[in-house]
Amino acid sequence: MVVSLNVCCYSSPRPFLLCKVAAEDATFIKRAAQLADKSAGFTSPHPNFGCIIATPSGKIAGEGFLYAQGTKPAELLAVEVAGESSRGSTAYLNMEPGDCHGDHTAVSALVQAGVSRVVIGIRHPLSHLQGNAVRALRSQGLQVDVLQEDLKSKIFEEARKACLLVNAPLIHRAASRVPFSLLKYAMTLDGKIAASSGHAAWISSRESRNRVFELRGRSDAIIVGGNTLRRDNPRLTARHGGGHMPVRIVMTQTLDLPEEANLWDISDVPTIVVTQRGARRSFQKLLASKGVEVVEFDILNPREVMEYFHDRGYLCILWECGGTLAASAISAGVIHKVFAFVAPKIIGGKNAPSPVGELGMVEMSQALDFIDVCYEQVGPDMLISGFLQPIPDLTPIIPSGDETFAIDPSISPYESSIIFFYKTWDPYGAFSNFSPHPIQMPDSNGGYLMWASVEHYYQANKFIGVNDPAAKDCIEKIKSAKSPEEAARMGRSMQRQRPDLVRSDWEDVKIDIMYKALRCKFSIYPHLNSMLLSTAGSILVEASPHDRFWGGGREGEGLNYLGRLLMKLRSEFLGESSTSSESPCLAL
Ligand SMILES: NC(=O)C1=CN([C@@H]2O[C@H](COP(=O)(O)OP(=O)(O)OC[C@H]3O[C@@H](n4cnc5c(N)ncnc54)[C@H](OP(=O)(O)O)[C@@H]3O)[C@@H](O)[C@H]2O)C=CC1
Ligand SMILES: Nc1c(N[C@@H]2O[C@H](COP(=O)(O)O)[C@@H](O)[C@H]2O)[nH]c(=O)[nH]c1=O
Repeated sequence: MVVSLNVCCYSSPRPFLLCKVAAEDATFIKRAAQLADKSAGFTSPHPNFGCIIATPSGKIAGEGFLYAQGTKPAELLAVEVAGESSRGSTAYLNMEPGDCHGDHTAVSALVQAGVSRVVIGIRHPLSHLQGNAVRALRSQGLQVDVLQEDLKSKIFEEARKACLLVNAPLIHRAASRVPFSLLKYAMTLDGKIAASSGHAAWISSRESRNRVFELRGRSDAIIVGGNTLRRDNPRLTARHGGGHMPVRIVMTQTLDLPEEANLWDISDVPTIVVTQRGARRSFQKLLASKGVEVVEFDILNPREVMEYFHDRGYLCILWECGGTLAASAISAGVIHKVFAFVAPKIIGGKNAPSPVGELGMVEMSQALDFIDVCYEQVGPDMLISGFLQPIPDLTPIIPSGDETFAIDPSISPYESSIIFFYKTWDPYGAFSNFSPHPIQMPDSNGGYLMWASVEHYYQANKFIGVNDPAAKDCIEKIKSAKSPEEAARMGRSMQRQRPDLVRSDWEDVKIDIMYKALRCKFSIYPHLNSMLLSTAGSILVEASPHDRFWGGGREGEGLNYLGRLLMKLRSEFLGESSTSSESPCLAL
């Protein structure tokens, strides 16, 4: 049996029509995300919102996007354009609105305009706002469909991705507690960001540099290191005529900077210098007299600096430094995305600087891989961009509507209490895979084998079916591990050291294997079964700060698959009520 947590909700006798509706929903959500992107830079630190109003015949009647923070919501703008056509229409929103109280909010605009259905790309990523607008709209009688919760099908994956991308800075910021950081550089085809002399004007073309102005316009601040300031005397302004001007930040330990510099001219945009506590106090005074703000740090490193700017409300930072500071920022884990402009030029030079300095890596296997890589030609240059860190999923611990409603149709996933479990001595610690409850599972010979815990069984299954004596040996060792911790340690380290011994379908089957083991555990121990059923109505979260797949993660960024499986089991047990079910294991 394959456990699927993703059920297509368009399962009806008229699949063709429903597919058409789904395709339309996906197209309009993508359009809403495109619209939302128009305001990037202006709305910071608020999300980018776009809204489409579509008539029942599938025609766009109105569109709107949030122009800047404090201006009319996208939804209000869209229904104003649509006018009477809003009645009975469907509204498409890239993101759940954050405001739902008052007369001029997204929610009241949609309700008053008579919209009957709302399709939402992603939930609001901030936990205190998440679910509020969905609930408010539903309580007013509107049908609300959230992608991949209420509308589940492959067709929505791309649309949801577009929604995640358009607010990636906010989502990253919410998850990592630092602003979203983008490292941008221009390099020659031989990987240099300047000549050996340090001269760098210009590597990339005019078209590419115009593109950089746009990137600056989408950012709250541009940051460079002391050396780039000394060498280039940059202005770091957005000169594309877009309106929004980012703050300039200089990071310098020595504060050994020139008395005259373009960045000290703050008539158009402020400059902030961040430095080591106590550095060149007289120079600090000089900067202050020019109106440049100086902020001292006890420890000047990219993480501390980014945490500071997070607390000042910054959403998105563009790093335009050289390789020294870039390496330091990457090592500190604060860079989320990279934009590399590659110019078809060769400058050579043994000592010519490169975009990223020392990272301490010695083998290619340590290289950082990019996610969602894009290639684009800009003038004569090639722009390669990609994420260094995946966009976190901030809503994973919430079970699907199906799961929750199966338990108690009156509760909303966003109103339910959450039961956390992790260590076996916690009140609900018996839910952990490490709890000392042996299970008896079918083996390949048609018999049954006893496993000391769910964890033993799960870890050993990584190597089952692999035709190698080392894999068989590994299974035996895990099976006789003295504790679940030891079984986990063995399974994980063997998986890392000998990936060739792991069954090729492991990623596809691991949820199913865990499900079967849990089903056995909660079938054969009546007190565990009662404990599970007693949690009906609550969300179960494995509070593992390290495990982002089975657990909820440190900040709720984990996928919580263990919690989800337990909730699925709970709803199945409740559904089965008195009728006994066939279990994949023997009663002990
Ligand atoms: N082509 C391109 O896209 C770009 C090219 N360049 C070129 O790169 C060269 C400069 O490169 P580079 O020297 O690497 O310049 P950086 O911009 O990386 O500046 C390095 C300086 O940053 C400061 N700093 C503060 N804190 C830290 C920290 N924790 N870790 C590292 N540095 C810190 C120090 O300043 P201090 O010494 O003041 O204490 C350090 O000397 C120039 O030739 C410039 O033209 C620069 C940017 C982009
Ligand atoms: N050399 C180089 C870049 N260099 C970056 O741009 C800064 C100069 O910005 P400004 O003074 O505002 O024009 C400089 O200090 C460095 O950060 N950028 C690019 O897109 N392409 C290039 O070839």
